[in-house]
Amino acid sequence: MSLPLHVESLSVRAPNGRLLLTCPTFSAAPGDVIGLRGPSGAGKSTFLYALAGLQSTMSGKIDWGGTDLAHLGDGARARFRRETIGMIFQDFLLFEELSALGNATLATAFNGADKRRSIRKTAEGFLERLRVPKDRRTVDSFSGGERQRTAIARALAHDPAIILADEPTASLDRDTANALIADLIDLTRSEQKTLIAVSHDLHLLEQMDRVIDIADGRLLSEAALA
Ligand SMILES: Nc1ncnc2c1ncn2[C@@H]1O[C@H](COP(=O)(O)OP(=O)(O)OP(=O)(O)O)[C@@H](O)[C@H]1O
Repeated sequence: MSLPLHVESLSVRAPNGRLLLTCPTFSAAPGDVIGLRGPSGAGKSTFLYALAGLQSTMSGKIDWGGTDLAHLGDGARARFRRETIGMIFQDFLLFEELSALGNATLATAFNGADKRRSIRKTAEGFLERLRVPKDRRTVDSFSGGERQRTAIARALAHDPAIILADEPTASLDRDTANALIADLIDLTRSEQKTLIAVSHDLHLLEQMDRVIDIADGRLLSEAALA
């Protein structure tokens, strides 16, 4: 599945009414790898959460291949997210009492037998490639980087068309980070997915098709990497 993105007249507000982000227009085509960067507090995570349909107070249009997330009810948004979005966010939200494989295959709970098999196979592939410990330990004893890699395998296991990532390389050593960047880009290009990643990692940003700066709650024009 390939889903072009078109955002129009987007405003995101905090529950107290404060305007957090505006975006007059933004588009991404399937196969695009896009970086977002900007100073702390600029609105990068706010934008990613909006693209995932995780902002409750927003107006405008967030159209992924004909589905406008800004105008869907909570249940339909959750279903869309479950089926089509892989989120690699800073708060990994792992289940402490499960193993790496248990966490990475959580999506099997929502799917039938065929899809369950492919989720398990994909999860095992990513856990292996990302060198996550293979023992049956529960993740509460994992290091920060091991937890992050487990969360990445989980985000990708259900083969999402859209990958949204917030500092995906933040707790990884350089080699693991580079391998992850290469995997994400290959996967996105070869399967016509869309990757949008917030990052300060120059190695990651250099390999994106486009890098967008966000400042003071606004998307600025495409940046040239300094
Ligand atoms: N629910 C909320 N209520 C009030 N303010 C909020 C809320 N969520 C975010 N903000 C504010 O919106 C601004 C943008 O936050 P956001 O998390 O998007 O920044 P960011 O660019 O991702 O920053 P960082 O790089 O530090 O993660 C910040 O000033 C933040 O305090």
